[in-house]
Amino acid sequence: MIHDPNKVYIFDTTLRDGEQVPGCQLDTNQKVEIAKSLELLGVDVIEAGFPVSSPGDFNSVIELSKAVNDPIICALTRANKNDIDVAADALRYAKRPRIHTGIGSSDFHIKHKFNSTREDILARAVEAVKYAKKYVEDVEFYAEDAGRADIEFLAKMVEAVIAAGATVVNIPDTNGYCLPDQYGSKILFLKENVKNIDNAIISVHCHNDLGLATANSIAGLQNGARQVECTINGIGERAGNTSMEEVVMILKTHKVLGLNTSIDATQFYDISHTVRNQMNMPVQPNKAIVGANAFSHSSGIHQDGFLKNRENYEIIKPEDVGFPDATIVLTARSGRHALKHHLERLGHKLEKEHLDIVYKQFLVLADSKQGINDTDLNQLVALHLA
Ligand SMILES: CC(=O)SCCNC(=O)CCNC(=O)[C@H](O)C(C)(C)COP(=O)(O)OP(=O)(O)OC[C@H]1O[C@@H](n2cnc3c(N)ncnc32)[C@H](O)[C@@H]1OP(=O)(O)O
Ligand SMILES: CC(C)C(=O)C(=O)O
Repeated sequence: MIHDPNKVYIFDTTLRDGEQVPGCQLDTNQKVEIAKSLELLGVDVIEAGFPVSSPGDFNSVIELSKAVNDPIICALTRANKNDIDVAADALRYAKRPRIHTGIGSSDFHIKHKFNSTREDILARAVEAVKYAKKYVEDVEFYAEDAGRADIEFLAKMVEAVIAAGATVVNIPDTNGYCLPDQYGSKILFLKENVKNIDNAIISVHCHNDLGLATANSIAGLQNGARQVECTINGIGERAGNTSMEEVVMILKTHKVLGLNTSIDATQFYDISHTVRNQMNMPVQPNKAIVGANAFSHSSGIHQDGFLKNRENYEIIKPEDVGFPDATIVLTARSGRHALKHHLERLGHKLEKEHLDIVYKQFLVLADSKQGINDTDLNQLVALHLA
């Protein structure tokens, strides 16, 4: 395998981990529509579902496989033969199929989920990879709960599954437990201590239980991972997954990291809205990159600075992520510069002394309601001139 060492593969799991969110379930047509948008966006891998889980999910993986050409289509399984048989069947039309199999790697999961031993789990992991290899060349292995796993055992497991043929090794922080330096160190340890590690791509799959999913994913990439598993809008089990738009824009903004993706970021705004509409899953206004307020300036000092030079308060251009434009929202925290800007936009050019008077009246009004609109502004000017 020859890889550009600086390329980060984007593995989208909106249709698998994202779709696990209560209320976000999609039918096959909706999944195909989102998958086509993901293909246009430029993702490298689409995790299409967990085929053994239901007839609907099985069918969706079949239809996605037919509808999508470029990205790898990936299906999730547990480490057992039946799940793998069913996944391989669902992937039969995929141009580039991948089976994603795995098992718990932390002592907690080994004891309390599987009532088993490290030796047995290791054997099941290797067996699952070898079995999946009978169907497809591209097999990804996930070491569930790797964030809490003993690092020596994790390294042993990773080495064994690569020897068994895994092309990608996924090191999930399933419970969103790690701090960024802990997670980064884990990836570095594997990079430095697993002797066959260069035969596979290391993947990061982080959950957001402590709000660290994106930070942990970036730490993983800084320490040698080259695939990031993420979702549009950061949706996913419990507090969600790493948000694709955040990771991509961090890599674009911090060129010093020297990492690139094949994503067309100008499509983020549209695809974010497609996903929120199809899944009935609102996005909080302060969500980075795609939230309604991500490019909205609402306090006087910021608004003044922004009007003097956008870059005082804008590290990403809205058009770079397809956002319609930045906005200056008038509130009781706005100053004269912002008010003047909006009055001039409406055709009211006021001398300083008039502006000062209108500003005082504006503040009284703004203290009494949550937002000032164009009608309010026109009335303020009309009252002043009357
Ligand atoms: C880390 C992740 O796997 S994230 C993906 C999570 N997604 C999902 O769970 C959605 C799809 N899941 C489902 O539809 C169902 O849970 C199914 C079809 C997979 C299984 O359903 P059921 O057979 O009724 O089992 P149930 O879900 O209640 O329990 C899970 C079983 O799988 C076992 N299991 C869990 N993970 C794994 C694994 N990676 N490898 C092997 N076995 C596993 C559990 O130990 C348990 O087995 P047990 O019955 O011997 O105790
Ligand atoms: C299936 C795996 C990758 C997962 O979703 C997790 O560990 O969170």
